[in-house]
Amino acid sequence: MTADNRVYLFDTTLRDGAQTQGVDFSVADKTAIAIELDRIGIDYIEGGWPGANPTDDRFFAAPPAFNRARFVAFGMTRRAGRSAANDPGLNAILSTQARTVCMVGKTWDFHVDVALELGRTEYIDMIADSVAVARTRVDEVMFDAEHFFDGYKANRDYAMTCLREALRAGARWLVLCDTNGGTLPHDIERIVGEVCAEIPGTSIGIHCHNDTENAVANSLAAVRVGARQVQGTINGLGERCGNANMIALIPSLMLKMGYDTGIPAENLAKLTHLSRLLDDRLNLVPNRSAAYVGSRAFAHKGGLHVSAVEKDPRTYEHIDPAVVGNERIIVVSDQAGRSNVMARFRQIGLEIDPRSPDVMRLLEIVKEREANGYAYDGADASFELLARRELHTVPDYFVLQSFRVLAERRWNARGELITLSEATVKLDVAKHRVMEVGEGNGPVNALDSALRKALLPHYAELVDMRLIDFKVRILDSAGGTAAITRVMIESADGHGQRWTTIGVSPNIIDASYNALYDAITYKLFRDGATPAV
Ligand SMILES: CC(=O)SCCNC(=O)CCNC(=O)[C@H](O)C(C)(C)COP(=O)(O)OP(=O)(O)OC[C@H]1O[C@@H](n2cnc3c(N)ncnc32)[C@H](O)[C@@H]1OP(=O)(O)O
Ligand SMILES: CC(=O)C(=O)O
Repeated sequence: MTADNRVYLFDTTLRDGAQTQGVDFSVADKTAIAIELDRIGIDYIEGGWPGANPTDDRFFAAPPAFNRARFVAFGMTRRAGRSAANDPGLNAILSTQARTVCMVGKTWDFHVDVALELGRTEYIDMIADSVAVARTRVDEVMFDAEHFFDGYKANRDYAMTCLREALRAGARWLVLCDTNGGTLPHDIERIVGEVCAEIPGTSIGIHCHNDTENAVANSLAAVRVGARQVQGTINGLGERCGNANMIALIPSLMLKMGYDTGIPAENLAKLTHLSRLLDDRLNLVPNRSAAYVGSRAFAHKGGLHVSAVEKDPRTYEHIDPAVVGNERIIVVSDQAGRSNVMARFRQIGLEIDPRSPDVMRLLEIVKEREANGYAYDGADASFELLARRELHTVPDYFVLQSFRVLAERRWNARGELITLSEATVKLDVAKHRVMEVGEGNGPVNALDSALRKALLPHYAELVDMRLIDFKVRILDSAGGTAAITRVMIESADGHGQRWTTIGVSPNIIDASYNALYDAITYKLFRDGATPAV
């Protein structure tokens, strides 16, 4: 029995999350993620499947020390034709430092017939004696009832008998799995409700897959009718379409439904970091639209929205973004009104009278430029420079006289085909005309390198600046190679700052230069560099 308001969180990022196509955790990844999960206050951390692969074996051989989480080993019931005590697979999961074991077993008769090709009664015996042996070797056994919902619909008696036998053999938790992820919330609610009523007092868990985009909704529905353990993964990683996303589940359980998840309220503010940490580890671009933690989750773009948010953020925000460690963003674009511009000014730290004609003028310029291919909602640094230039508060740090960029493909002396890029820039800085040549693996890289060579002797601030992302988009596809090009450049520096700038032109090199120019100017302005023109 568990306290009625307490929902236990079971994270399976390191096991079911590792079953995501394209995801391949190292031992170091597993360790770093497990430590963060423990820090935030997750109850159970499933580390993987001991005996299944060398990474999991190494991770289980030296797991991190947890402050409060219980470490869980995953595995399946014994193989047919072996005793549980002598099954090598079962032994592998029972012989680690993990004192909790989560054991998967089939509860859909169709699977027993087709996937296992075993007699149904024989398989029920396998569940019972696997759980019973595990119970003598570890502190806590959970039974993951694979395909429980499909099994319950197909053969209710068989699915329920599997549960009862696991319980009788000593399972502390019965976790109902929507393994194929095809069940909808109303069916989850009905079936979990019926199970809870039929075996009252049993600790029931829920494990949902996201094949109909309902894994979170299904998990919440199960909790509503009595499930008290929820399994999920960070960012919804997992086999096929993924598992229930812990990052959405946790705040929904705590803030919307009032459950105690064991996570201290102040730790909710670590969720955004946790979500991005996983993406960083996996070299994935964070989902900007992710609920609660995405960079767009509290971005306000429409003029009507911003006007109201400025009066009270609750008008268009379901929670305060800071509660989950996220932040509000006010976007300026062709969907904006005066309120967007004023709000951005405030964020930038620009004092301006809202009735000033400069505000409407800037808005008109933004709308005009967006009609010509600019997109300021993704290029905050270029917007800030545009605004400051209109208000005459940003200096010119250098003046470009000309640039020339060459791209050459040729055979070198060793008979290899190579492509080289070379850029020459001529610019005025510190009352001198400077000319520099840069080489690069592409024309923009060469241009960037020539600009830095010319500017570094005058602006030491640029030493730690680097380009981290470069995106090109053709805006008028009907024009083919003659179309307008939009270039977005993301830059970073050694202080952990990141900023995005934009350039638009019919010529891709020209558009890139414009974005580079803004990137360099923004860095110098932010660092308070003294103009050396
Ligand atoms: C729903 C889930 O997500 S469960 C977790 C799934 N995750 C994984 O499978 C990842 C880790 N798995 C592995 O590394 C491997 O599959 C291993 C090491 C576990 C097993 O590998 P192999 O021995 O080569 O078997 P293989 O994966 O080909 O097939 C699974 C075997 O287990 C049997 N099996 C499947 N589920 C169960 C079960 N719950 N209990 C007992 N046997 C089972 C299958 O019938 C099959 O038996 P067969 O080889 O006699 O046909
Ligand atoms: C156990 C599990 O991962 C599933 O049934 O989906």
